[in-house]
Amino acid sequence: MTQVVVATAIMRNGQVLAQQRAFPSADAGRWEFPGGRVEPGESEEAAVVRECREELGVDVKTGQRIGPEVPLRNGMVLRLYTATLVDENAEPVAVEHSAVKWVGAGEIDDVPWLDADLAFLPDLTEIVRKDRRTNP
Ligand SMILES: Nc1nc2c([nH]c(=O)n2[C@H]2C[C@H](O)[C@@H](COP(=O)(O)OP(=O)(O)OP(=O)(O)O)O2)c(=O)[nH]1
Repeated sequence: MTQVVVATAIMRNGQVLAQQRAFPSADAGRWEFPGGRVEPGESEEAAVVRECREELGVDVKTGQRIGPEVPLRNGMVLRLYTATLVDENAEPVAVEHSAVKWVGAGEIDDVPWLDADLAFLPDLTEIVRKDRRTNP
């Protein structure tokens, strides 16, 4: 079976959360979305919630899947889900990463994302723009 890696676009007030990888060295310093491998028997939405708790110490509510399915090495595929914070005043912290930051729609293209994440940026930018209009 194909191994799915979930990535999470946590949105708040027209911004999306990015986190900076600390390892491996080839990826250190690049930015990605919180997430990781879906475990056997686990739903993709449950994996999103688990990974956000582990990596950021926050509870999220998953939304829709956006953008394409991106092939990764070793036959894995990457899928992006939107999410919101259950407690919108909770501040995500970098537990395993170097840093986290909130990125506005106009800044998304300037972030040095991992290569695979570039395929999500057009759909993501559009949805973050809409979020800014509904949650200014
Ligand atoms: N979480 C995440 N992984 C990504 C993104 N883009 C991307 O290419 N990846 C790749 C990096 C890794 O090869 C793979 C999964 O990464 P991971 O290290 O977060 O997964 P994991 O926690 O389940 O891994 P592990 O601790 O079991 O080693 O997906 C992204 O935006 N978020």
